Amino acid sequence: MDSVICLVLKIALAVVLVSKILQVFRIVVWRPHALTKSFKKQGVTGPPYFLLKGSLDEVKKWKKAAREIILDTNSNDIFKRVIPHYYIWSLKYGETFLFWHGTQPHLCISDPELAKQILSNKFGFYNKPCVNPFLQTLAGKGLLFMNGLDWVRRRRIVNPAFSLDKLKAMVKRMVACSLSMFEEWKHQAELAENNCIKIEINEEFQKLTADIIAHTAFGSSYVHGKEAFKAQRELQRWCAASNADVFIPGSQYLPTPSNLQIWKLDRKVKGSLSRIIESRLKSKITGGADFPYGDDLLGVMMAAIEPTQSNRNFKLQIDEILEECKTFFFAGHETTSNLLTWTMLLLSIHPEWQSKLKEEVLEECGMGIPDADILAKLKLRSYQMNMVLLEILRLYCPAIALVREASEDMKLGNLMIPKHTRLTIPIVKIHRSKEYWGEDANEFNPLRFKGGISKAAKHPNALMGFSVGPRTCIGQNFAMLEAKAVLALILQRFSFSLSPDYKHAPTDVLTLQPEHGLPIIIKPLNM
Ligand code: HEM
Repeated sequence: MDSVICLVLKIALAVVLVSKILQVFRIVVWRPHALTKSFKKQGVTGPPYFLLKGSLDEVKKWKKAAREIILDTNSNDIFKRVIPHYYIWSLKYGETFLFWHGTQPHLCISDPELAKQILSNKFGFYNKPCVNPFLQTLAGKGLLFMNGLDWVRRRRIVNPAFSLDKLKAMVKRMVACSLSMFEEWKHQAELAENNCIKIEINEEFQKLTADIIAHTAFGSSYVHGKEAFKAQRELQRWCAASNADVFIPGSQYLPTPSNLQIWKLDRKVKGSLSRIIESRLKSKITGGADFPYGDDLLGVMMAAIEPTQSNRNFKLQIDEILEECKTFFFAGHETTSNLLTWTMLLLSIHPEWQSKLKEEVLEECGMGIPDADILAKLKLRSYQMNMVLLEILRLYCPAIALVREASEDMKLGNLMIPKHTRLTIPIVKIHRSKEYWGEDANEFNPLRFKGGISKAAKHPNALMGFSVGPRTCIGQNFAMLEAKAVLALILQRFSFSLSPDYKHAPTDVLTLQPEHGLPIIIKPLNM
């Protein structure tokens, strides 16, 4: 009897083993071969697939070479430097090409109409792909990476935090954080020899936007929020490095020096966030308030711990809230900081636009503190500040590319897309396509937006800085209000110009950043 059981077990084990080997063979050898053939028949080619590594060696080689290039300060033609592999492959294989991130097939789609069809699909046919665990540790298992009903539920819970009245209240916090930083700049300039100071503005904006998100997300508990975010920023360095390589499943559990650091920092982030949530739970306001845990971002999410009759299905667990906090910091602080950084660069290179915006701000609010209503006004299409920010979002978009995965075999335009193929939409490329933006696509020309976003290019959705469709950025109004508040306060108080030692080197570090920082000379206006 025993020997029969033993035989059955051996056979079962052999079956499992063989099926695993076949699965690996299918992913590593057969699928790349079959997909390459299927796309070739449809007229789509691309760089060759190399076992396990796919096209990653080429990507690394070209990225390394591109990093040596310092661009002319006046050039906005950054595509070749930021994602050189897309540039080289599109020259060689055409607009649509197939490449391999390890064993993962990616189809590059640069046509805004096809991109819109992918991003606007409401039936879950193009999902957010699974990200590697390092990126998930960093960005949290929140809204950004979810799909299906989980995403619907989460988005409904979080939406009220970005309603107009909540945003209005947040503007006060944004202004307070900014003023304390600008007072410090002014103080330093007063002490300096010719009342000018050189500031590494990218670092300053990163501090400022982290401060703002800590205040707006956590209200009075912002000190602990800042602690959590500081650890999360450190985590980003480690996770970005791990994300650039081929991911070997299971490697995240090995006690390598880098994993040990990641685990330690993640514990720190979670510890600080848990302490904030616990203290909020204790300080709950009883008596039927809509947001018994406060009306900041955290409070709105915590209200969903105890759903009311009408929102029974939208209950959140504490650990889900914690992950969502990580997501908001990741998605919301560096993106806005980069938008502000690149704005300072272009307003320094184009002093005529700096003067126009200064005039506009002084006309609308004088030296007074800009409030939400004034800032909302600056959003109107004819307002120059709005046009400038949209033009920066086009030329120096913090988000470099968007990725989706076909959950079924799909027809897209003339192409048949096999299930599990990833579709990569290179925003950097689409935003400077002469076909859609005209011959001056690489020039800084805010006036192209004077008729509104949909009329600025030949395709109404050619501007994809906040994405399009149902998964468009939930924080876009927050980000634009923040950028306008910070910019208005700077223009009221300072004039600025580019430091001669600036090296123009935009680079892809999950978001678009100046590789060597952005040194800016700041001078208070009344000096
Ligand atoms: C200039 C600043 C910003 C830019 C350029 C930006 C860009 C984007 C883009 C392109 C997406 C779509 C990503 C994708 O589909 O793969 C996105 C999604 C998202 N953004 Fe932003 N973002 C900015 C600011 C913010 C802020 C301030 C917050 C929060 C406070 C935020 C929170 C999010 C979240 C949670 C998502 C996921 C939404 C969903 O999938 O439902 N973002 N953002």
